[in-house]
Amino acid sequence: MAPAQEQLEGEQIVAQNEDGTNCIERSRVTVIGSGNWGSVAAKLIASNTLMLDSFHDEVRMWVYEEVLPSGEKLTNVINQTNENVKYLPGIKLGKNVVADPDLDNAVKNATVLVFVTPHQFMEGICQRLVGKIKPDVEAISLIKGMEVKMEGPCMISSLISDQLGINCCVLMGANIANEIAVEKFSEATVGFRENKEVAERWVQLFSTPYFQVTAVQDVEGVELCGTLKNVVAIAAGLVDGLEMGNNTKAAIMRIGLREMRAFSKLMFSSVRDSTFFESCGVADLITTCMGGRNRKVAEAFAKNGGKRSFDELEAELLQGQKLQGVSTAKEVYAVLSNRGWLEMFPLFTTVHEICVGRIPPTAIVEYSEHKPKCCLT
Ligand SMILES: NC(=O)C1=CN([C@@H]2O[C@H](COP(=O)(O)OP(=O)(O)OC[C@H]3O[C@@H](n4cnc5c(N)ncnc54)[C@H](O)[C@@H]3O)[C@@H](O)[C@H]2O)C=CC1
Ligand SMILES: O=C(CO)COP(=O)(O)O
Repeated sequence: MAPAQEQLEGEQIVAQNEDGTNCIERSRVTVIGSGNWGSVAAKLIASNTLMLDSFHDEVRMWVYEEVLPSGEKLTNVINQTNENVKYLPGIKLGKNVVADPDLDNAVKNATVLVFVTPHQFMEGICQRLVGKIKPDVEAISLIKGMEVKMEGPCMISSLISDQLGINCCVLMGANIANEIAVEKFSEATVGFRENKEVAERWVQLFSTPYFQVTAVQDVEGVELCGTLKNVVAIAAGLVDGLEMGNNTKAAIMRIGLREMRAFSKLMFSSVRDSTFFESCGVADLITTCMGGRNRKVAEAFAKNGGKRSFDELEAELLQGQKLQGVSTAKEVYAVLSNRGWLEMFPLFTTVHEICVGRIPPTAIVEYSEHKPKCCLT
């Protein structure tokens, strides 16, 4: 870590104190998002900014404001108790985390932006940020998801880069937020495009003894791993709900991983096989299929025979937290359908068709040589 720190400080713009002496211009971090993972990300970063001379201590966290059943505003409660009582109850974020409900104010002094909201809100957030951020800001996306536009699919890091004109790395991994919140050991992967020094700076900002981060030069591969595993997690949850057992679930995960790799490489020929062996790849697939929210809601969907919608079950089981897998399955399906690839991706295709009620949950495990659409063939 020491060399990265030296490089970092060597690169800093020198500012002047009031008495005319030189000092290092410290970076200011704003986290855009304050859900389950957003709050944990703020906690991780806040523990590090206190120790790194090149960062201001304060970490600003933009909160999508809501009124709690007590009648209090979530932002006020976070600032009074130092806890996100709705999305991460029982965990102190660090006294240097400041919740801010005003997006413009939250970003106005930031030189470092960490994006971590459910992916469906990012287009609107980016539109609101145009012209509001400093031009030399560095950004990272922790968001697992993609958008599909008329001109084709767009990863969230590209949406951020294109709309705001800034560089954007990604951080993905086997990162169930509640486990990292209580400081259980985890790993994560930073994906970067060209600038290794910027990637090392992100590694430095996020790494703790219990959160080990490594960087790989494959931004699309890392982001697609994080995005696509949520579709496989829906399939794993369906298998759990159908009580099919561990062998079937392992088969679903293997087929899912194969489709993740094939889809990623068709989308971006630069995607590296080695990325699938990083935390963002096979490890995230395993943890999400074992213990994630997508798995949990899909299990309930299958147990109810597909009679209660994902939206209804999400609201009931997640209490305001958001699923990414159902909308990602729809987005992936749109890409596959537009390109005539549906038959090549039976698992991704089947997951979407189950989610929208076109076929029953049991279709995830129907196998037959005579049923070309089934995923277990
Ligand atoms: N929770 C986890 O364990 C992990 C989540 N992620 C990813 O992080 C991203 C963010 O997820 P979480 O922090 O877990 O969020 P979450 O699902 O816990 O919470 C939902 C968030 O969305 C906000 N929200 C609701 N309506 C909104 C609107 N109209 N505009 C903007 N924000 C709105 C809520 O205030 C809340 O902060 C997702 O892409 C997820 O896949 C990645 C790794 C782990
Ligand atoms: O991405 C995650 C773990 O790395 C969390 O997945 P879920 O959204 O399914 O909980």
